[in-house]
Parts: sequence; structure tokens; C-alpha cells
Amino acid sequence: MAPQTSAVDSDNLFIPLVDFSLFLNGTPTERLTTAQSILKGFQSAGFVYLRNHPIPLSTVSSAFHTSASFFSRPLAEKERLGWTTPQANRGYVSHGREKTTTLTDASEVEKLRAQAPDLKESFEIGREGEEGLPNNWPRWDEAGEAFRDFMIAFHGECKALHVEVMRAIAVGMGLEEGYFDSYTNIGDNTLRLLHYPPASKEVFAKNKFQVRAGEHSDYGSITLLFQDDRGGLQVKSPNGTFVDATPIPGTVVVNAGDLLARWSNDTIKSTLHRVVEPPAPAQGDTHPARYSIAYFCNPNFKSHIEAIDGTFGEGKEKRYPGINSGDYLVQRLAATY
Ligand SMILES: O=C(O)CCC(=O)C(=O)O
Ligand SMILES: [Fe+2]
Repeated sequence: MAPQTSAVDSDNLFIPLVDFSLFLNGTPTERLTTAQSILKGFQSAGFVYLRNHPIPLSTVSSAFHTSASFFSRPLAEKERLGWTTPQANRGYVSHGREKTTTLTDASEVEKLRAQAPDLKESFEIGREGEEGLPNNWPRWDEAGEAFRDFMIAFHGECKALHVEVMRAIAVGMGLEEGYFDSYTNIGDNTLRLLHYPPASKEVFAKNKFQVRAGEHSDYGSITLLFQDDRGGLQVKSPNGTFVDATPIPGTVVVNAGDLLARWSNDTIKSTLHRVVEPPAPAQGDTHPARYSIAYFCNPNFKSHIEAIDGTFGEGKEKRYPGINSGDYLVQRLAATY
């Protein structure tokens, strides 16, 4: 048996910490038991943490550095790369920051930003080569080119991990391991860089509803979430409380999205999560910035999603009609932007 360790074990929320190398390179028995642990994590918590995953830690670390240098650019430069439509779902998203654009003094900008109700900015990167939907790459000479080249490669590495996690789900379900391959091969996935700017303790103390990211579930198949060591991510437990999903260095947090829950006839859970004031003490009056990188995976946009074999029949009815993956995503994005 693969050892059962937990990343989170609180209030009936048990999120397993799984050694993914045992799925990729283990004995047939290790591969099977690892796949079963992963599936069980998605069925009970909707979340798993994977360690020893195939994306080198140095690559993840470079992704964070590259992201931080992107967000450190002047707001006006980033706003030129602005997100446009749910169909494109690419570009820079600033929340509650537009009013600061006329300020030039950095400390004034910082003060205003700390008071603003929405405490994050993001940059969305889609698949290269999707017809008519180019990425909004920055045109900042070498820095812009280096950013683009790095992120295209990182998108590809995350795409490969999506394929493998879906294979683990297939094996865990007792299906042929390539069952999902024809849904994951195109890579219609979105890489989202996230920056939660420094926020004063007071902003949170003043308003108990103040969060860095409001509670939500993700939309697609799975999300790969890389977080820094600040903390603040919380996952809703079966008891209805929010439990800290504490960062564990070297791991990637993987959670199931709504479309996978639907695809699995609700045997897999898509669980609510949010980002709140970090548990770590602020430096003086201010919490430092937090960075995270979310890679939202989807079945190929052209795929038709019908309940997975084995999740219905023998007294279990099919709960949802079939749906096109791309239409589903656009419909969900249109409701939130
Ligand atoms: O920043 C995080 O840790 C979570 C972000 C998230 O849940 C999302 O963007 O969907
Ligand atoms: Fe999320």
C-alpha cells in the first residue's frame, strides 16, 4: 500500500498528500494504489496535494519569479494587455485598481491599493495557436519575449501534468488508463498568474467579510495550484467550515472543478475554496504580497461531456444531459466577469 499521509486533516476534511512519482514510476501495485488514493481525495475532499510531481521545483520557482516581475511593471503597461471577453479569456485583470492609474507616486498607489476592496490582480494565458485568439503577450523587448517563452513552456509542462492526473483518475476508477487522453491532448487550459498585493491588517480587521479571493469553485476538469509560503488558502469542509490548506513546499495542490464533478455524475466533488487574511503575522501593520499560479484545465473545448462510464447505471441515474466543454466554460465565465 502507498502510505496514506494527509496534507490537511481537520473538521472532517481529509486532503491526502500523495507521492505522484509512485503513479508515474512505481510498481504496478504502487501505481494502482496511488491512483486510488488520488481518486479518493477527489471523491471525499475534492482536493489532493501531490509531491514528487514531474514539474521541476526550479521551474516552479522560475515561474514565481517571472510572475513577480510581470506584476511589478507599471499598471498602465499591464492595462494595455487587458482581458477582453470570456471567449478569449486572456490578458490582464485588475480589480478595483483602475482608479489608481492617475497616481504616479508609488507610496500613494500602495496606500490606495491597500484600501481597495478587491485584493488581487491576475494575468491569464491560454493555449497558443487557438484560432483567432492570440495571447496578450507583453511587448517589452527582451523582458516581454523571455516572459512569453517561459510561460509557453510552463503551460506545456502543466498540460502534461493534467494528462497524467486524468490518467490517475481513470486508473482509480478502473477504466483504461488512456480513457481521458482524447479529452486532454489539445490543452485548452488557462494559466493564471495571481498577485495578491500587500494588505494592511486593518483592511481585514475593519471588515470581517474582507478576503483576498472570494469563495468559489473552479469550472473545468482540474486545477493545478502552486502557492507560495504565505498561506491564506482555505477549503470548505463537509462540516461547512473553512479549513486552512496550508502550503507544503514542493507540492502542487490539485482540485476538481465543476465540469469534472458533472462528468463524474457527482462522484467527484468540486469544493468551495477562498483566500483570506494569511495566518502568518503581518510585518508591522501589513501582510506581505502573496503570489499563486493556478492552471485551470478543461476537457478539449470541442469535447462532448457525458457521464463517465461506470458512474451511472445499476440504480444510479445519469444526473445531467451531455454538454459541450467549451460552451460550458464560456457560459460560466460570462456569469462572473
Ligand atoms: O490563489 C489561490 O491560492 C487560489 C486561487 C483560486 O482559487 C482561483 O484563482 O481559482
Ligand atoms: Fe479556485
